[in-house]
Amino acid sequence: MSTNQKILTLVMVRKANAILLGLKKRGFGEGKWNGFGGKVENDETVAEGAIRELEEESGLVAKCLKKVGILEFEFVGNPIVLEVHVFDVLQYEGEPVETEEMQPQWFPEDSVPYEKMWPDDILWYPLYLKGIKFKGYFLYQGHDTILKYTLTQVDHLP
Ligand SMILES: CNc1ncnc2c1ncn2[C@@H]1O[C@H](COP(=O)(O)OP(=O)(O)OP(=O)(O)O)[C@@H](O)[C@H]1O
Repeated sequence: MSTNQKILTLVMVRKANAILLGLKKRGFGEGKWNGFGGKVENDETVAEGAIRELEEESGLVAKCLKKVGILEFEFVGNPIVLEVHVFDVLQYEGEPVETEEMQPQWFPEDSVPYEKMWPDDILWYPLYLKGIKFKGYFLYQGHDTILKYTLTQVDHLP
């Protein structure tokens, strides 16, 4: 792993035609709706990091996770590459609670608040919602503009 690469998780929770998003109350992506997640620590696997962040940010305890995508993000003028591992939670325990970092809310799948989310989300959520695995790369200028991107369906993920 290059020292300029940061590994992050993004955990998606669904129930009958609804998706759980959290309004990020602080830090990176503040004010945006997103799945749950954050940086993977040195002493944990990516999946362990996903489970930990989901519980810290939503109160839910994931019992079964499946990796559904990998997204790479670069920001013009910043040498750090974010590698975001996206997981679908197939089984969980608990009810969503507001935490210091996130205010969770269920959204019907046909009214995802894309205008208040990262601009890449509207591009890959349709694949995710159809159950298609994906890989993507996005070059951002600031936090609102995607200068270029690639997005492909894949059969397998590492
Ligand atoms: C650029 N386009 C993007 N589109 C969609 N999602 C994005 C994203 N860029 C980052 N993300 C996600 O945003 C969270 C940040 O987490 P972030 O707050 O930095 O992590 P963590 O909780 O470890 O931080 P602190 O402990 O507060 O430092 C984390 O889920 C990460 O996957």
